[in-house]
Amino acid sequence: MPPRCPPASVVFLPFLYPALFRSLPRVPRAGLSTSTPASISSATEDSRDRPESPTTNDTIPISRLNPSPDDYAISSFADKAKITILAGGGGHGCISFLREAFLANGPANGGDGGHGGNIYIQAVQGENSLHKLARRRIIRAGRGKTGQGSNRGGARGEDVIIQVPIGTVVREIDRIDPMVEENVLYHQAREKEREYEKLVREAEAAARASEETGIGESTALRLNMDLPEPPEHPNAHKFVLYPGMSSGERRNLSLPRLPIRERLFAQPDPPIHLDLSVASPRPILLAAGGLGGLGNPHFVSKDRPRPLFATKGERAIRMQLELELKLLADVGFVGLPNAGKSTLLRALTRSRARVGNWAFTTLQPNIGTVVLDNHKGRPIVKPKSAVGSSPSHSVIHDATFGSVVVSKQHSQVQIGEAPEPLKRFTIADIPGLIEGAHLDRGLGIEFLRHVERASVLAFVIDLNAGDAVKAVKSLWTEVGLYARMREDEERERETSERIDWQGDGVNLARGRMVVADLPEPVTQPTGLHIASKPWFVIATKGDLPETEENFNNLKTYLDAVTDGKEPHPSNVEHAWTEDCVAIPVSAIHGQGVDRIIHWTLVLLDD
Ligand SMILES: Nc1nc2c(ncn2[C@@H]2O[C@H](COP(=O)(O)OP(=O)(O)OP(=O)(O)O)[C@@H](O)[C@H]2O)c(=O)[nH]1
Ligand SMILES: [Mg+2]
Repeated sequence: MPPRCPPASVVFLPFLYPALFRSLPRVPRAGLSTSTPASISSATEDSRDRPESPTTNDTIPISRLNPSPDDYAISSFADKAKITILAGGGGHGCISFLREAFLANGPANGGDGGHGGNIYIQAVQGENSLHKLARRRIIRAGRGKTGQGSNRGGARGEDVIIQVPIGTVVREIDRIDPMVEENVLYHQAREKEREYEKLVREAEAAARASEETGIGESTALRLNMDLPEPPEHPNAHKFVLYPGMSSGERRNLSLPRLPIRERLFAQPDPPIHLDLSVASPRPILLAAGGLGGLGNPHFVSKDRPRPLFATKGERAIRMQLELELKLLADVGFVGLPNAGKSTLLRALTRSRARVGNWAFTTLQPNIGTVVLDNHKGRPIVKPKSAVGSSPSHSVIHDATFGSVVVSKQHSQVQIGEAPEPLKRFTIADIPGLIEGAHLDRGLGIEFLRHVERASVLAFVIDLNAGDAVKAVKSLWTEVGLYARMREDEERERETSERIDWQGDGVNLARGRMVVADLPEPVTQPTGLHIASKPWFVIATKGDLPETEENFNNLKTYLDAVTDGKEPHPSNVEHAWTEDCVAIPVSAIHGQGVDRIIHWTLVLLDD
């Protein structure tokens, strides 16, 4: 582990140089409340008991880091979508015969129907939201075209690729597969046909017996007349009949067995559950289109030289899917409302997140990308192999902090290849959390899943809003409770997936419940899947006076957590406490942000 976050080389913080800041005027901004709602964590309640302090930024000129509340970019965002997908049905086969001069009854030449289009899904870079899909709701692939005369096959239906952001989880909720339904209907029709065949056999036997005993033809005829109407051919609904067929031809029509056909694309088994946490190199099949019908030449035989039928295209599958986006940021900001998360995101990235001096300014997650380059004093990450050392590590060259060894981390490096330099990492800024967020109070719970997948958690604490230690503890408590709740949910889902219905696909009442042979889910939720992540605290608004003591207390507490004298603030056992640091910053002045980048890179390496 590299050394703890080194001290800043820039002079800016009031508790480092109090005299510089003592003279700041304490003028609250008129018309804007600086207090937080009553429900906000007890940590913020403390601030109301304190003497009024200059929490507003009237003295600071409007800038990119202190923008007016109207200066922000709106981006449509949805992290959940329910969609119905319909694969394309197959086109029907064609009934046609060659017609030429001097050839009145030419051979059959109906083309096959085209196959229906498939529906695929692909996780791609550059997509950040599911709002387009949420609005679209129904997605259809193209239907195969019907075959034509002169053996011309129908065109294939168009495929559809649903592009989703990386981090999307896809779950199948419902599926209607016409092939399964048809299978059931076929077996029912076949049953009826067998019963009828039995009746016919009995009638014939009776007729033969009566002929032998000399009862006479009339009794046999009567027996025949007692027979019910013959049932329809079990596959009759799968055929298209020649419209010009006479009723006699229709009555004498004997339909053949359908040939067994290989599917080009195998329909994935239910239930589909995909976790698209990396960009998909190629689209993944969700719903396969129906097979196209066969033209009448397929049914030509010695007994049937001119088949007056072709087959219909297969009806296609219909599925209901639930998409859930868990943004895959490297760092997740967690903080109380109005702590300064969005300002910090603006300071670290080119984000234009909305900033305002009231709680819940941010209503949807913002993602910012920190670009590491040499031009703006940001550290650059070079593969260590380039400086003659282990190829699995890289080095940050940073004027302020010297060189720190950092591994190649997120860059997807093949074994044997030189590691790629880390060029950027992403940060998710989510709406503020309030006490009871895990019980769905406030807005936070909805969005905690976006930080659930972050590699590093950064707790943004407003040094001017009361006891920072209390704030860290209350935030971690919410996150810990949320983590346990999620583990519980996951366990329930796993249990329900273990149970399946096994039947013969014919008689639905004759199935039985089976429990799949999957590993038993973990018995007790621990919350460790979040609590084991590396984390640190960003103590912001350090430019405001009288924040020094608060920061010092926070630092002492975090040192105690690191040394094991204090438990992890979430009280989760075996949680990450290797090196809990607090970095003082003033986001509004853009001061201290390089230290955040530096420390993030160190933690990303863990
Ligand atoms: N003095 C000072 N004010 C700051 C600093 N950072 C943010 N602020 C102010 O604090 C207020 C809240 O900032 P935001 O960035 O909107 O806070 P937030 O945490 O994103 O708030 P929510 O989105 O509501 O959760 C704004 O008025 C900022 O100008 C800082 O470093 N120093
Ligand atoms: Mg915000």
